[in-house]
Parts: sequence; C-alpha cells; structure tokens
Amino acid sequence: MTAAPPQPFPAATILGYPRIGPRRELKRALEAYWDGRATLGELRRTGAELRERTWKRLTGLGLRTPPSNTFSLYDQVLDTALLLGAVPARHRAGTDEDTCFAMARGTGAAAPLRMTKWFDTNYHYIVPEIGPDTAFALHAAKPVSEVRQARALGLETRPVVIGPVTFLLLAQAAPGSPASFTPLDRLADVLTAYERLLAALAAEGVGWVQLDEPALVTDLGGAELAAVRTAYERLGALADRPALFVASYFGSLGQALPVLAGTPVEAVGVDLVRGDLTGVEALAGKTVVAGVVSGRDVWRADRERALAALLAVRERAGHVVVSTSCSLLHVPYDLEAETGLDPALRRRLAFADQKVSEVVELAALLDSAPARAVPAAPDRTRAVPAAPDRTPVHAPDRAPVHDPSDAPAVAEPERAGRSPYGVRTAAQAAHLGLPPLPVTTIGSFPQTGELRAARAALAAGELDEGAYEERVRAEIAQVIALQERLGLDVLVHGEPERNDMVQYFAEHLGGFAVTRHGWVQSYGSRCTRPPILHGDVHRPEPITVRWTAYARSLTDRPVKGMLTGPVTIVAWSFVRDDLPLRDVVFQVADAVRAEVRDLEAAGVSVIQVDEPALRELLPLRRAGQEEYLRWAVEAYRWATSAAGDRTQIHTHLCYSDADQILAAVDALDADVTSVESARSGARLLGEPAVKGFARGLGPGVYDIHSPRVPTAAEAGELLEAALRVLPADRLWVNPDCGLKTRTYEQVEAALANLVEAARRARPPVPTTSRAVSGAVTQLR
Ligand SMILES: CN1c2c(nc(N)[nH]c2=O)NC[C@@H]1CNc1ccc(C(=O)N[C@@H](CCC(=O)N[C@@H](CCC(=O)N[C@@H](CCC(=O)O)C(=O)O)C(=O)O)C(=O)O)cc1
Ligand SMILES: N[C@@H](CCS)C(=O)O
Ligand SMILES: [Zn+2]
Repeated sequence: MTAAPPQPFPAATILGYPRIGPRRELKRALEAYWDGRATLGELRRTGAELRERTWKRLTGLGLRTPPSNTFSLYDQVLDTALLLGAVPARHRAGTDEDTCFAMARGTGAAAPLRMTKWFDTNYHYIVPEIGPDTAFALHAAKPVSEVRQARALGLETRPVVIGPVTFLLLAQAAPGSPASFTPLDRLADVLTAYERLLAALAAEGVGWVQLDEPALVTDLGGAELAAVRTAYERLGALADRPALFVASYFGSLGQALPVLAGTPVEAVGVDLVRGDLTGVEALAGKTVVAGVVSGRDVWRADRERALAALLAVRERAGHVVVSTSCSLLHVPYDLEAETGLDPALRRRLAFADQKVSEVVELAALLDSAPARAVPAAPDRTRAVPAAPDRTPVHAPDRAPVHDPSDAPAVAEPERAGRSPYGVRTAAQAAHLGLPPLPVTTIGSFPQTGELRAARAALAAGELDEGAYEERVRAEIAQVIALQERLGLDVLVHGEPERNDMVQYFAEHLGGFAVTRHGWVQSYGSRCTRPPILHGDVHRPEPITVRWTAYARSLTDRPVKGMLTGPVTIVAWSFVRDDLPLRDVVFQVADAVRAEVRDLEAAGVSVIQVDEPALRELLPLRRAGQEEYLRWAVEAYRWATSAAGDRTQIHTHLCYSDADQILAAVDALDADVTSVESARSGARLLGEPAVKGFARGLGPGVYDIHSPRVPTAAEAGELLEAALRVLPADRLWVNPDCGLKTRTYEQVEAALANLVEAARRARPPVPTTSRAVSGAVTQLR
C-alpha cells in the first residue's frame, strides 16, 4: 500500500481545462508547423507558454493543485497511446510530435488512425489500435516533463492520464487481429505500463494522480466490471505510488461504483450534474470528488442545489472535494472576453474561468457549513438558468410534440406526407435523370483564408455587406464551375457564406446568441464557437435560399440545397435546460421545415439536411436510447416531410458510428444518406444492417480529415466493396464529410479521382437509355 499522501486532496479542483489557447494560439502554432511555416522548437515553445499561462491562471483563481498533462498537441487518448508505446509501426517518426501527428493525420504513405466522438460530446479522439502483439512500453516523458515544468514555476500539480479500462475500451483491434480478440484482452500488459508510470511519478514526488475513466458511466458487462476491479486492485497494491483519484464523468457510475469502492483507490470522482447520489455511501473512507459545477454547459451553477449535494455527499461518505462534473475542455475560456453579449444573458453565464471560481466559492461555503446542516438533498444538481426568456412554445404548423409513449412514429412514413420511398424514387429518377453511382459532395468546399478574412473584415466594419455578398457569389461561381469541369453529378454551392454549419444558422434564427471568442476544440487544431440557445427558436426569414438559387442559375445540373438538421443544431449549441431537449429540437425542426419548403418553392430538387450529431446525442446507457431515437427521428422527419415526392432528400452523418444506429438512420426516411466510412469502411460495410438498408447510401470514399489524396484505385476499391453489399442503383459516390478543411489543390485532385473511380465502376449504359437520360438533362 502507498504511504500517506504527502498532501491531502485540495478542497476545490477541476478535472481539466481547455488547451487550444484563449486566442487559439495552439491552433495557429500547429497549423504553422504542419505547413512548414514554423519549427518544432516554436511549436514546443507555444505549448510551454500555454501550460504556464494555464497553471498561473488556475492558481490565480484559487486552485491549489491544478491538473497537469491536460495539455495535448492533438488529443489525450492519442497521448495515452504514445505514453504506453501503442504506436503502429507505420506511424513511427523521428520525434514524439511527428509520430503523434502521423497517427492523427496520416502521412503520404500511411493512413491515419480512425477518429471518433468522445462519448456524447463534439470533441473527437483518435482511436488507438491494439493487437495481440502490441508491444507496450512506458514512455512517460510528457507527464513527467509537465510536472517538472510546473514545479520550476513553484507549483505542484496533479497529472491526469486516461485510465487503463477506458483506454482499452476505446481502442479498436489492430488490423489482422483474430476475430475473438478485443483490446481488453491486453489488460494485464497495459497495467504493467501503468504501474511503471505510477512508479515514475512517485519518483518525481507527485502526490496525486488522476486516472480518467469516463467509460465507467456506460453499460458495462461482467468482463468490463471485472477489468475495473483487477485494474484498481493491482494499481492500488503497488508499494510506492502516488494516491489514486479515479475520475468518472458524463453520467452515473452505476454498477462500477461499488466495484471501485471495493478497491484501494483513495479518491473517486462522481458526476453529480448528469448523475446522482445513488450508492455514494459506499465510498465512505475515500475522498469523493463531487462534480457539481457542469463542464458541459455555459450556465451558472445553482449554488444552493450544488451545496445541498455537497453536504449530502459529506453526510453519506465523509470527505468531499468540490469539482467540475468533467473537464472544462468542452466550454470556452473566459466570459470576460464576450463584451458584446446581452447583459441579461451574460449574467446567467459561466465559461471555464467563471466555473473555476464557482468551484472555489462552493468549497469555501462547504468549509463554513455546519457539519450536520443538511438541507433536503436533491438527487440531481443540474443548474437551471436564473431567468430564462421563456415564452409559450412556438409551433405554428405542427401537431403537438410527439408523446414518446405513442406508437413509434417512424413506422409510418406516409403519415408525414411523403409517398413511400419506392414511389418517390421513381419520381426523382424521372425528374433528375442521374447516372448510376452519382458523384456528389457533402456540401462545403474549402474555406480559403481570403474568404475568412473577408468575413472578419465584414464583422470589423471594414467591408460592406454588398462587397461581402459579391465575394461569396464569386466563390459560388467558382465552385460550380469546378464541379462541372470535374464531372460531378449533383452539385453544391459550397457553403462559402458559412463560418460554421451550426453557427451560421444560429446567427439567422431567433433564440440564439453567438460569441466572438468562445472557441471550443473539436479535434486537433479545429474549433467551433457553439452558439448559446437561450430562448424560443424562430426563423424571421429564409436563410439559404438566395445562395442556392444563385448557384442553380449558373448550371443545368441539379444543385443540392444544404441545411443543418435540428438535432445537430441543438447538439452543437449550448442549450437552455429549462425545457426538455426534445421540445427544443422540435422548435428548431419547425425552422428547418420552413426552410425546406422555401427551397423547394424556389425550384431546388435535391435538399440535404445534415444530421452528423444524431449518434452523438444518443444516451450513453441503453435505457433511454430508444426513446431518444424515436423523437430524434421524428424531429428529422418533421423537418423534411414538407417536401414533395419529386424532391430528393439527402442526409449526412459523419464520425457517428452510424453502423450502431443504421435502423434509425433508415427510419429518417431520407432518400439518400452519406456516411463516414473511408477510415472504417470494412466495419460499416460488414454490418448486416447495411445490406438491409432500404434507401440510397453514399459510404464516404475520401477521408477528408486527412490531407492525403486518395487515388482512383483506392476509391475504386472502397466502391467495389460497397457494391458487394449494395445494389448499384442505390449507391452514391462521395467524400466522408464536407471539404471546408481541405485545400483546393487536395480537393481538385481527390474529386477527379472519385469521378474516375465512379466511371470505372459504373455498369455499362445501353445506348437507348443513355439517349433518354440525355433528353431528361436537356429538359431540366
Ligand atoms: C463537421 N464537423 C463539425 C462539428 N461541429 C461543428 N460545429 N461544425 C462542424 O463543421 N463537429 C463534427 C465535425 C468536425 N468538427 C469540425 C469542427 C470545426 C471545423 C472547422 O473548420 N473550424 C474552423 C473554424 C470555423 C469558423 O468558425 N470560422 C470562422 C472564423 C475563422 C477565423 O478563424 N477567422 C480569423 C480571422 C480571419 C482571417 O484573417 O483568417 C480569426 O477569427 O482570427 C469564419 O470562417 O468566419 C477552424 O479553423 O477551426 C471543422 C470540423
Ligand atoms: N454540409 C456540411 C456537413 C458537415 S458534417 C459540410 O459539408 O461541411
Ligand atoms: Zn460531416
């Protein structure tokens, strides 16, 4: 057993903090390094400065022992793979950083690792590949050097590392592993590396280590619970180690709580915003790190409720520490930077720094609270905005929100007003006259620096609306010309007017506020500014129609109108929590439905309503998933079912593990669905549900999250694989996601290869039908 910890757990803490930089300094440094505009030394200096700034800020706000190793150049799961030596041979490079970037982004020769959503957030992690032969070897330079860097500044820190069970549960079996193999089979070997890590940190004089185990809030089977027990009994038994703090977040520990309680770990973190107090008394004798300040929203905490929960934990378990419910990675840095927000709204908000202050204040309140003055303890501490601008739910042309206890709405496509798929598809084929394996894109084309600069100039008042509009129209004209030249079949306008696919809509809808500097990391160097949905949603006027109509005026080929779906708009915003999520989603669905109607009325025959976040909002535990999918699908269908049969509705999901919810995706009743698959095609296409997928499907054949350009042969192989499970008349050819993050050079080359691959894979067209299809094109 460990010696007594050198210091007690501080009374207030946070589980993690943003790292991209208050002004996205890390983003700029990373992109400069990747583009060859900066040296590795410069990138390292930026990282060191950001860490120093963070620790000083956190101690300045009142935290005694801030976390360390929460900084990452790309992703914390990827860092853990590097820490444990789980690096595929194809990615090994001369420096740790280049190895890290090769794993995340690929190289000319090596495809990157898969990337997917971090639980139910809009953050993406890199999926480690673990096989029976992975040679684990501790490489502790990063956490150790961070401890030393902080100490040189006079600060003690608590290193944070992903825990062994979560690491293995999030990993995937390396290619070529036997079918019976799962990464969890390697627990014993991974634990040896963790033991060495703990010994190395103990040798550095580290008092506490935080092991993040968010996977413990999902439904775990017997093998997984046994792994939790094995892991923490074994690490706890280590003779010379720091005290162990196992942090759970994003929900309740459920059955994992008594298991952890039975191990020798000294502290357990519980999420009391999404989870509750159930079973907390089992933790008596340990430190309970109580997450009462939400790390997932931007609302001020309800102090009374938070304090009541803290007192209840103290009463039931003994020693309690005040904390955030999860890392603050998912919220912006500092509300102080948002001078433009409405003051009434601003008073209700807390960003990361304000949340740190809330934690510190609550710890002081708890400290001064009499030992037994426990108000009736609520089982949940969810903060409610103090004064929501709530008016009666606005639902101009919608039936009352679907009651989940009703018969499943998704079973009856006709009810929503469109004919069954088979009828629609014939009408669309006659109207659109597309070839088999039509080639299209997901919507966005590269957002050039010039375009972003024009938008920044518009915001700064340096460019007038007219000039900006001209700039956007010029971009649309170029994008249309490029697609015609490359030979795409269904064109897009390229979304040049959008800063982001959610923020843009939020800026044009009532009920939302947007921030100037409220950046939150989404993956690698990519960030978003999630809008704040604080009131009832309404659409004052059409949003996208003029751009799509302009694009149509430039070409004879069909142009796809491009909208973001209601679930995604809500998922990627910070949402009011005084209404059920479902009602908020339906308010947004009303607005999207109106936009679909207006696009159709303007003559747009193909409309894509993206729902990349459909999978993301799925409750982490099975209980509740069915109900969620029912209303989410219903909201989508409400948004799209105003369209007539001739209008082809597309949807798009990316990094959504779509294979897990294919039945619900089918139930969306979109005519065509594009999904991520270039990095995980075999998995998706191996799903029995794909064979049963009854509508058009476009499994992505170009991984747009990597700078690599796929060859026509590579894209062709993926198409051939898709053709083995799907009929040619329902298969579409498209990238995985939008092209906004790529350069024109990459996009042109990649799309040319996609068109070539589609042409090679198309069944030969008989001369007569070619003539008919030509005639349809003439008529359009
Ligand atoms: C498709 N995905 C999206 C997700 N979430 C979203 N909200 N949006 C998405 O598209 N989740 C899943 C996936 C993957 N995630 C992302 C997230 C973010 C990006 C991305 O490309 N982000 C851009 C920022 C986009 C943006 O808001 N751009 C603005 C501001 C641009 C800017 O930096 N301006 C400069 C000044 C201009 C200049 O002089 O250059 C500044 O403010 O300093 C805009 O275009 O106006 C990013 O760069 O991170 C992609 C996928
Ligand atoms: N239409 C969007 C979808 C991204 S998920 C785009 O192309 O960027
Ligand atoms: Zn996408």
